[in-house]
Amino acid sequence: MGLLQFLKSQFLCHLIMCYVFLVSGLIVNLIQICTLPLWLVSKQLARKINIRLAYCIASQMVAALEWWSGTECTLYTDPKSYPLYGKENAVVILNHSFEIDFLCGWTFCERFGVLGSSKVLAKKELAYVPVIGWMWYFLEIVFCKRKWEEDRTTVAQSLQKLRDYPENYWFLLFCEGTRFTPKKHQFSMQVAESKGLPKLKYHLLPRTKGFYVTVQNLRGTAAAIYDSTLNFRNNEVPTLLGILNGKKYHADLYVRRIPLESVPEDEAECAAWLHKLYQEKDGFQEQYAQTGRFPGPIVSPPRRPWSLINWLFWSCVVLYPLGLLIAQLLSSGSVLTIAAAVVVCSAVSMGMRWMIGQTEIDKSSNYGIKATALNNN
Ligand SMILES: CCCCC/C=C\C/C=C\CCCCCCCC(=O)SCCNC(=O)CCNC(=O)[C@H](O)C(C)(C)COP(=O)(O)OP(=O)(O)OC[C@H]1O[C@@H](n2cnc3c(N)ncnc32)[C@H](O)[C@@H]1OP(=O)(O)O
Ligand SMILES: CCCCCCCCCCCCCCCCCC(=O)OC[C@@H](O)COP(=O)(O)O
Repeated sequence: MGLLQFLKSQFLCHLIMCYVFLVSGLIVNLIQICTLPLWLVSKQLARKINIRLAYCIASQMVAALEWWSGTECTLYTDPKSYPLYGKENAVVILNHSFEIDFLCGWTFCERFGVLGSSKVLAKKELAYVPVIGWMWYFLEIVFCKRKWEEDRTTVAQSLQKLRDYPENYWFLLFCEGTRFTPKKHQFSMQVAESKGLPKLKYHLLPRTKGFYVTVQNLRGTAAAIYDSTLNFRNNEVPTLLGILNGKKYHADLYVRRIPLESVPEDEAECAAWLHKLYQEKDGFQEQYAQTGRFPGPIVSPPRRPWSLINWLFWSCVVLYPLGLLIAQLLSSGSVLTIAAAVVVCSAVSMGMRWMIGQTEIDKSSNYGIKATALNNN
């Protein structure tokens, strides 16, 4: 292990990274609150400012993936579709099997210049996660309770608000609704069987209602569906803690651009269309398992320096006062103050560990497991 790799695995480094993320994130959240009055005066300007503020937070995690861990992201796609990426609104459909799939998604958003404005249909619980969840409120992220009786109106209303969004965005939908586990897969395939649908090997049965409502409400606003299938080389099991430890992964993403007009307008036909799409996605994963490749040519966008520059900027902003504080603390010689500082540090690191836990599949909800289908958590 080289010196740099050794440093990357040190808890102190992780503590510093988490401190930078948390403090800069809370500063950004505070600035976001200050933009509230602006929404009344100029909604579009407030949105544009919040896109940039969101970039300040999200791109720190992207920088950790791209620059700290050095993870490589390869894109398989049609070269004719490539020039359109980032230049239009799109609904992205992604498989939900990896703890850092959202982060790989963000990396591609960053490379195509839509990171600040990217959106998702997210479970409501994530709205309460400090920094990221609070930032999403100002980005007009669409939240759902995964209870259709309640979601049918709230999700449609939130989507309608995105129709006049001032910048291009990608709207991410994990149609499986929850992360893949063998147990959830087993239950989901029982549902597939009961509906007479073909079994899927690598995906859960997609939930079609969120997709239908998204397509209906973004018709005329989003130009295309980006059907995206993600996997990692050598059966890697990537985690956020792995990224913090500087572990390098190799992500492969296959994206097909499908014009939105080709999605049927009728609800039942739209559902059947999505089920067929997932059968095709399963085929792509099978091909990847057999050959280590997705179909089509590789057209990889390079990583950009902006996420790193943003990260260095915020590190300077928040580490300088911390340095002064530590120096003052040590020179004060007060055992009580030093003990209080240690308690605060421990509380913060436990809080950060809880946040990282939100990404861990071991801590995944019970959603999609039949016996608890009515009780998501
Ligand atoms: C590559 C580029 C990437 C670009 C990235 C761009 C942007 C990035 C932005 C942000 C990144 C951050 C990411 C954060 C991640 C957070 C993601 C989440 O939170 S995922 C969870 C929330 N989202 C969803 O659930 C979306 C999918 N779900 C739906 O669409 C649902 O329909 C719903 C709208 C949520 C409603 O759900 P509910 O459970 O109430 O109802 P349903 O009617 O859907 O469910 C019953 C229905 O499903 C059938 N079914 C299938 N399997 C099961 C099962 N295992 N158990 C029970 N039922 C199951 C069932 O038969 C019913 O079928 P039917 O509809 O025919 O009646
Ligand atoms: C600069 C780097 C510093 C690193 C510090 C790390 C900070 C921690 C960041 C916390 C990130 C919180 C974002 C949560 C995104 C989680 C996405 C996700 O995968 O959600 C799961 C849901 O889809 C489904 O839930 P389940 O039903 O599977 O349950």
